[in-house]
Amino acid sequence: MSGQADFSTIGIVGAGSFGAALAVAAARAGRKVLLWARDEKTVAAIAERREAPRLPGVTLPETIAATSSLAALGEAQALILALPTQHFRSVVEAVARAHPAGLPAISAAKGIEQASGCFTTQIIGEVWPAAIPAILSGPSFAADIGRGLPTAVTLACSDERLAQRLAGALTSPAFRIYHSGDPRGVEIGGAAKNVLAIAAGIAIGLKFGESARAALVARGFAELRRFGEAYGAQAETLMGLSGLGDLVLTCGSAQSRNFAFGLALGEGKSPAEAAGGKLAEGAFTASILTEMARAKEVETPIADAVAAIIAGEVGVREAVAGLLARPIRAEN
Ligand SMILES: NC(=O)C1=CN([C@@H]2O[C@H](COP(=O)(O)OP(=O)(O)OC[C@H]3O[C@@H](n4cnc5c(N)ncnc54)[C@H](O)[C@@H]3O)[C@@H](O)[C@H]2O)C=CC1
Ligand SMILES: O=C(CO)COP(=O)(O)O
Repeated sequence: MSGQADFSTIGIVGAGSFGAALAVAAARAGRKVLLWARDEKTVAAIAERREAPRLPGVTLPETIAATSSLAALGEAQALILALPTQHFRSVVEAVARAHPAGLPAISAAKGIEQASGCFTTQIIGEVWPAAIPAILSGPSFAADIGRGLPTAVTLACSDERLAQRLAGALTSPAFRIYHSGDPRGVEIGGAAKNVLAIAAGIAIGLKFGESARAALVARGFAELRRFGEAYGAQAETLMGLSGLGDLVLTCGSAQSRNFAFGLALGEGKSPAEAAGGKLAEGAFTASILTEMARAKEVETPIADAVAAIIAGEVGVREAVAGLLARPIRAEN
């Protein structure tokens, strides 16, 4: 299936901000790109204006063709799945029906499915057994990729040789893709950092200052590492781009939707107001991540506080007071 493929044609499922940015990156790497959008308006905007509505100001090269037909992705030698995690399963089920023979399928989503506790490569394995699951993650705002700013991410697959070939096919001078044989570690880094970025946003919204933000990054990373290791991640993966790297980016910038969501909570908005119609993946991952942490007796106090705030169980100030009242213990 992928043994001889040169990955000259890449299919991207999801034409939101990240799908569109990855389409541009793949086109810059010399690939022909088939970009699937679920609505015709997006397909028409790309065909007529060469612009994806969720990635304004970035011209999509002519080597990107938009389609609303999953069957039209048949020419692709690998797919990238750039979808919201909570809708990932239903879309991949439809992809699997259209392409029963399977392909390398690279998830670009950063979250854990609430209903099942599945990571996205597990979802691919369940609903599309003929596909080869892989994951792409790391510090990379869609807008930065679109503008051609230097960005580095990791592409992981349990067949690391395949990860290396896929990374090679998609890399271009400003979009550097490292490869890894630890997909679980890479996907845990991406999912967990979103929850922690909400906490950093809350601290800044409460005007706690930069020292508090740095403390949250460091103590948040300790949670991410404990959780990751309990769920099979390699420690060095979590120290890399899709763990520490993405945590630093997302906790440090209001360009992050997760951070911005937390900021609005810290400023006193309700969870519904704070979301503002934008996708903050951590808001959906927080509760399942803390449930999974408890199941393995892993302590995640920061993520617990985020989950409780989103569930409306505590106010932001009460949650922070709870964190500050925790007994001082050894750092590690
Ligand atoms: N935007 C960014 O800078 C980055 C995003 N990501 C990840 O990529 C994934 C997708 O995020 P974005 O493209 O940013 O989101 P977005 O909100 O810009 O777009 C989501 C896309 O998924 C599509 N979609 C397909 N089926 C859907 C369904 N049933 N319900 C809702 N939407 C459906 C929507 O039409 C839309 O095109 C997320 O997991 C996110 O964490 C990862 C790195 C960077
Ligand atoms: O994952 C991202 C950057 O690496 C994008 O972050 P947000 O989803 O918080 O905007």
